[in-house]
Amino acid sequence: MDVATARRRVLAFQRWMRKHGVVCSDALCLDASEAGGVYVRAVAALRDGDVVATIPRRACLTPRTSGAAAAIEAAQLGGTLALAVAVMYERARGAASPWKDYLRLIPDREPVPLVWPEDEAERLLAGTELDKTVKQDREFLCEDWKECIEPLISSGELGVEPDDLSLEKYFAAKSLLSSRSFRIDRYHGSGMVPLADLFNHKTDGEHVHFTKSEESDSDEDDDDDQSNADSDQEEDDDDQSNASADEQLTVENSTSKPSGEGHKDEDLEMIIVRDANPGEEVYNTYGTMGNAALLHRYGFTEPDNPYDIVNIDLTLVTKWCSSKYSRRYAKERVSLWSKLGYSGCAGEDAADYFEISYDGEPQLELLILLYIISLKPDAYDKLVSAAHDLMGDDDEDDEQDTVDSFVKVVRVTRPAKDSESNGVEKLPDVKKVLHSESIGSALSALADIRESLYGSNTLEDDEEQLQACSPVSERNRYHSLVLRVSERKILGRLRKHASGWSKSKKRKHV
Ligand SMILES: C[S@@+](CC[C@H](N)C(=O)[O-])C[C@H]1O[C@@H](n2cnc3c(N)ncnc32)[C@H](O)[C@@H]1O
Repeated sequence: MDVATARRRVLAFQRWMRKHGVVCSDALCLDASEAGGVYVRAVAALRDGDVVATIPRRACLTPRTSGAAAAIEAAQLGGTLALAVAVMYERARGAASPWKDYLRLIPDREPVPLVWPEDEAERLLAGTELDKTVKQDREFLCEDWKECIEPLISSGELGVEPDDLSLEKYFAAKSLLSSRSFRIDRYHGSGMVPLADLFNHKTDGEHVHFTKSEESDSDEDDDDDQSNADSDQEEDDDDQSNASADEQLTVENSTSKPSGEGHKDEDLEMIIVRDANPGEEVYNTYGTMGNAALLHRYGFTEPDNPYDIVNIDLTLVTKWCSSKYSRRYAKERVSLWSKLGYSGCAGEDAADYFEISYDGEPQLELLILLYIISLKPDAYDKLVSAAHDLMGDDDEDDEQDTVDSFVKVVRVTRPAKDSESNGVEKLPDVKKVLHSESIGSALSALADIRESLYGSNTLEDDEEQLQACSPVSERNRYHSLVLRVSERKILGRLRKHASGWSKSKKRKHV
């Protein structure tokens, strides 16, 4: 959309807001950016606590308020699948839709990898944290579409053309939901909240929060809200409102009764939480997310995002260990680690993985696994014999629990260095034991294997390409390069840490 068209549409949307009781403060200006999107700017000073927008629930596009409500209910659709049908239906109604000026203002789809050409997504995301995820999304959503939307098309109940509910349009609707929908309340579920979804995101720098009106005060029904979303693979996770503080963003509905009798229709509100000066863009936050999550759900990334991480799969560790020792060796060591109560993070497909933080710090459980892998046979045998007495809870989430249990492992496996292991009680002591030369070189090897998944381009190649890439005209390529570069830099920091451990040991020996 060019800037002039976007500005015309903003004007039409402002008339629409007045007609539907949506109030936007005079201190805010809705404008079109050169990149084609809409954003919100302050034209007067905004101060903490100012209410800058009120939006009646009835103005939100939800499965309940849409003209498709009866068909959605008859088909027993729930969660974001129901909302996707509502959005596709209202889009198909064109000028006859009560939301036409809102739907004309927002894009048909957000540029998330789900809607990129399949071969492009595969190429650009190869090796990144999104590589498998996006393929899985496509599969799950195709299944959902076949199971729930094809029958709706065949029934003809909605009175729209089959193409209006096509798989492509379903993906497009899902991209809007993942980047723009908010959790409203138990009755409405998730919905599109006009005006609230025009604020762009800034990590740790937001000015507004989406929140409930002051008159609303009973949230108790909201806890078990997933109830009718089972058919939807992504559940209600999709909401933009998952963003910052859930308690602020989950908007109350007093009852689960249908609209009308007994249902309160308090306005939703946008409240200033950080002062903004005239001329400044007014930002919301979609949450504290790394670049993979931002690109996945919102179609953009941020350079130097401190919430970035890289994961190393347990299968990758097993593969490396099998090639260095043997498959049997790897199987035994990993299963002892697991028997002692350790685990990584559980992936969507239940496979374990380990996080490497932005500054290259590996997850403690990975270091412990590498410690067990690098044990000499006699120490390993002692640990096997003592394993029964050392077994911890499977759900040792607390870092101190993990430290405490590892201290016991150290006592069994390093009795000769008893004086040293006696002093091992806190995380820094444990790290001293874990930051050994053998664990360091194992981590470097793992970083190399993880890095090889990106293909033959080096980090420097990627950085050069990123420099020359336009975030506007080559948007998909640009953001996938930011993601690759940030992941590879984390792997670089991991390697740097690991090689430091070897050096300090060597220096000691000299
Ligand atoms: C809730 S909408 C925000 C309003 C949007 N700019 C519009 O034109 O309607 C979310 C979408 O805006 C874009 N967006 C939001 N914050 C951004 C940022 N910091 N950088 C780049 N794009 C951003 C992304 O396309 C995202 O999916």
